[in-house]
Amino acid sequence: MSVSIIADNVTVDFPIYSTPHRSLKKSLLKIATGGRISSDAGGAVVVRALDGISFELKEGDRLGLTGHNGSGKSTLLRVLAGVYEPTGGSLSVQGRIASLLDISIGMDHEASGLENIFLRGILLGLSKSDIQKKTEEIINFSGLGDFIDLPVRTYSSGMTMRLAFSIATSVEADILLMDEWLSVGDADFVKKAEDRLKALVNKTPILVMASHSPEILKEVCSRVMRLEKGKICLEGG
Ligand SMILES: Nc1ncnc2c1ncn2[C@@H]1O[C@H](COP(=O)(O)OP(=O)(O)OP(=O)(O)O)[C@@H](O)[C@H]1O
Repeated sequence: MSVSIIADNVTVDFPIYSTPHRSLKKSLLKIATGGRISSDAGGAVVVRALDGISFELKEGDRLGLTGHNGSGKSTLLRVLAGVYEPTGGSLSVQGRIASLLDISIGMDHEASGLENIFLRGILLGLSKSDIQKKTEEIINFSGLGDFIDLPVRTYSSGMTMRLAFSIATSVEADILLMDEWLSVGDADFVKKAEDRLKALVNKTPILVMASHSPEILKEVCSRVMRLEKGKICLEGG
């Protein structure tokens, strides 16, 4: 089966409970960023984070998402990752997804680095034998040495990110989702992480990446979509 994403009129509404709509309304006029705030039939406040998004991606496509804070980039990535269901429209995703969104979520800080490789591996959909095959390479890449047997709570934040990055980028997939180009660790690690990420991106058939950097979008993406208040406001190659 070929790898593809077809989004047809995808809409995502977040109902916000226990918010006084009346008092909100007055301040809304001043809002320059974020999704559109309205109310549903019952009068509850609703944020429309995505509003009728349609596009198609096939093998070889590298889509960059850009737009102001709150324009809907992360929501779109999360919909593609299956974290959110569209509340309107339809989405068809063919292919295995690797999500580099929130790479350290799910890390157990009481467990050792090694145990976390297994835990995260399982969460990323790998089998036990797949994880075993990758473990040594992940440990070597992370550069954590003997720390790999200590609990993650004893790591510095940079060490934790090294481990999370090494695990997340060890997964091969058909579709790669990224919220900003990942850059982690100290100067030495940043360089080798950059090379690893580029290699992963190059071998993955479809990339969808959000970024605020025009330089990165130009370098990495073949197509850029600008979002504004949850809608596509500009598209270009
Ligand atoms: N869980 C949520 N509950 C309610 N509203 C949400 C939720 N997540 C996002 N939103 C709203 O959806 C809109 C789009 O948010 P989103 O995080 O997708 O923007 P973004 O383009 O990724 O922004 P940024 O550049 O700041 O990361 C915003 O108005 C935000 O307030």
